[in-house]
Amino acid sequence: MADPSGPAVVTTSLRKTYRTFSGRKVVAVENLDLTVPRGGVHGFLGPNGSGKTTTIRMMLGLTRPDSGTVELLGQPIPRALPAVVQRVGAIVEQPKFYPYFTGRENLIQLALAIGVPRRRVDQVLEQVDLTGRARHRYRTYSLGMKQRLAIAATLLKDPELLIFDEPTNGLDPAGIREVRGTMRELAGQGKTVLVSSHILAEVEQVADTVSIIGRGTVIAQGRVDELLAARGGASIRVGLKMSELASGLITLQTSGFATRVEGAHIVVSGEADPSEVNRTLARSGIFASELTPQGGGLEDLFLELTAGEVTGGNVDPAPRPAGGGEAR
Ligand SMILES: Nc1ncnc2c1ncn2[C@@H]1O[C@H](COP(=O)(O)OP(=O)(O)OP(=O)(O)O)[C@@H](O)[C@H]1O
Repeated sequence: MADPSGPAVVTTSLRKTYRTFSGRKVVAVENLDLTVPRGGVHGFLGPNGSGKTTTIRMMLGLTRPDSGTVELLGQPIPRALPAVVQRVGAIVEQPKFYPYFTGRENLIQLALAIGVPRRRVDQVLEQVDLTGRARHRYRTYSLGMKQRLAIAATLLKDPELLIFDEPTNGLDPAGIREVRGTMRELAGQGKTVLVSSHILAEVEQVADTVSIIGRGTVIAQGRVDELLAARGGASIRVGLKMSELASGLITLQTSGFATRVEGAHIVVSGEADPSEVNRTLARSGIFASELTPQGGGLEDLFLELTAGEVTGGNVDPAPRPAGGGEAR
């Protein structure tokens, strides 16, 4: 019997490659060791193409890994899938609902199809805060409401573990807030919510723990507060005239600041004092047009850990000039 307080998901040395039509081998996931604790919201984060969907598909037994293992709720996948499937709800692709049925009618159809009592429908509508619109046609729903209905559908079986692949993709800020609120509520009800996203800053606000992947492998994992605390202070964005960017960079580096270039800006990280940065530049006759302290969130952490080597999606680091990066 699996330990009920053990991790919700564990993957060990997971690897998956694809062959493209031209015969090229694409390594989608490599050496992926992931641990998702039981309870709370876990953000599975990484830029587009970093291997999140492939990993989730392997977790759910939809794709077979080339090597490595997956355990869901302490059970090996795919072997124990028939036993575990009742305890897991997932949104991997956008579910199809009938546009001219109400949200409630759609869920009743689904409940009948999967053998769940009809009374569950009103309960799950309540859980995602859709009771007030339950008798309106699906086609009149906002994208946020459509996504919450999709979440409600996954709740019909009352699963312990919910896996959502990019659930806020394409939503406006209001929809994102709604879905975020729903995820927090589900975690509050004792469920484990694993949510993937390429927008690190967005999930940072809702997740208790995260794993950050780049090029198919985990590069950081743990509690959000601990990861951010371990990272040290926030960074400072320095705006300079394009013609002074190179000399500004050399000036800051030779004065011992940890720097990287992002587009037309220099980012000074670590515990730097903005007035000290300003003074250092001014001493060399360089005057900053902008000195902006930055939050020092997960996105910055990602950029630091990968030092601009991983690109894609929302995380789009500019290339570093030779020797211009900060030590890890
Ligand atoms: N069926 C496939 N055939 C070939 N290559 C694939 C296939 N599925 C995914 N890939 C490649 O594997 C890598 C990882 O893709 P995956 O979709 O898992 O990443 P992701 O992090 O979920 O990105 P996104 O958010 O863009 O979906 C990418 O380089 C992608 O092009």
